[in-house]
Amino acid sequence: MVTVRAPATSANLGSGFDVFGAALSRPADVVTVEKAAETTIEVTGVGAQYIPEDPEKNTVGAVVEALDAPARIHIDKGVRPASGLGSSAASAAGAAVALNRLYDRGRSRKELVPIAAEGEAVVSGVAHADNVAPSILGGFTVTTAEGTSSVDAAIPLVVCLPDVAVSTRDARRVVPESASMEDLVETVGNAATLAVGMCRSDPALVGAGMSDPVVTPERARLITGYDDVRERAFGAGATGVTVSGAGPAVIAACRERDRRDVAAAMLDGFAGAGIEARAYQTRIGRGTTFLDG
Ligand SMILES: Nc1ncnc2c1ncn2[C@@H]1O[C@H](COP(=O)(O)OP(=O)(O)O)[C@@H](O)[C@H]1O
Ligand SMILES: N[C@@H](CCOP(=O)(O)O)C(=O)O
Repeated sequence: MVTVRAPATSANLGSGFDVFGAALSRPADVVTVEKAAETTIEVTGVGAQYIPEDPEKNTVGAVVEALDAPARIHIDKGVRPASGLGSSAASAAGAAVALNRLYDRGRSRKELVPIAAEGEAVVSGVAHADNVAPSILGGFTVTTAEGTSSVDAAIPLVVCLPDVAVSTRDARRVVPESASMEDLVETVGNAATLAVGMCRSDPALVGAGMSDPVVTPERARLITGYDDVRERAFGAGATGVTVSGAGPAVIAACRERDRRDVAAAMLDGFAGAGIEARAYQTRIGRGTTFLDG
């Protein structure tokens, strides 16, 4: 039996649509796998009632197929589904790392990224790897068709998750099909600023690069209260605020000393819109870890 802790992640970070990702120190899924003749999946924890246990429909089923590793699988969800915090990816990432060890498949962590991404295709229609990469590797990740680069970064974060669901599949439908040269230049500048900020563990630079003029404004419209949450977070000291993944979670970068105030301000913003929310005071963290030695 192998048990792992697979972290939530935040993809895009504004300027890095389908490319940037960050592992969060909390929350996380816990995935346990045991060899079996046929694959069975049991799901418990946050939002378990909304998650299919049929291997054809659960993200971990595609991972089992890709690694040819049938197993009895238990997923204890700490990451709520349809959150924008890489919930479906956390389970797939955890399953990939755990099954690789259980069956001694010998794949490197980087080789497991595209395998876990197959699970994302099951739920969102696209095998985007910007969530599974940080959930497997940890840190800040840059994922392209050529592979993933990662760097550890010490950046305090707040993610505020309103009590509404947005499916990634639906939120991908509002992404514009094209962008102007002006928007391209702005996005490249922001993305480069953010990447330098990650390499220097500088919350001011990371925050300055956390916006984009193309995708985020469209996604923000799907999140009631977004503008107020953003404004209040900046008022409390956030250095940058954007939609986490496809939403509805909103993510803020900040300095350690401001994190508690930023979390309270974001909760106030959602409360002002009549929406209950939960704030996680978190930071960029490690990738999937083994819990059983
Ligand atoms: N292991 C899993 N964990 C979470 N969601 C899953 C899993 N397997 C399938 N799903 C489905 O994926 C959808 C949530 O994924 P998605 O919309 O990408 O949200 P998130 O941003 O939280 O990953 C839900 O419809 C859920 O039922
Ligand atoms: N790049 C994807 C990321 C989706 O992240 P999720 O946490 O909402 O699943 C996108 O923006 O569609």
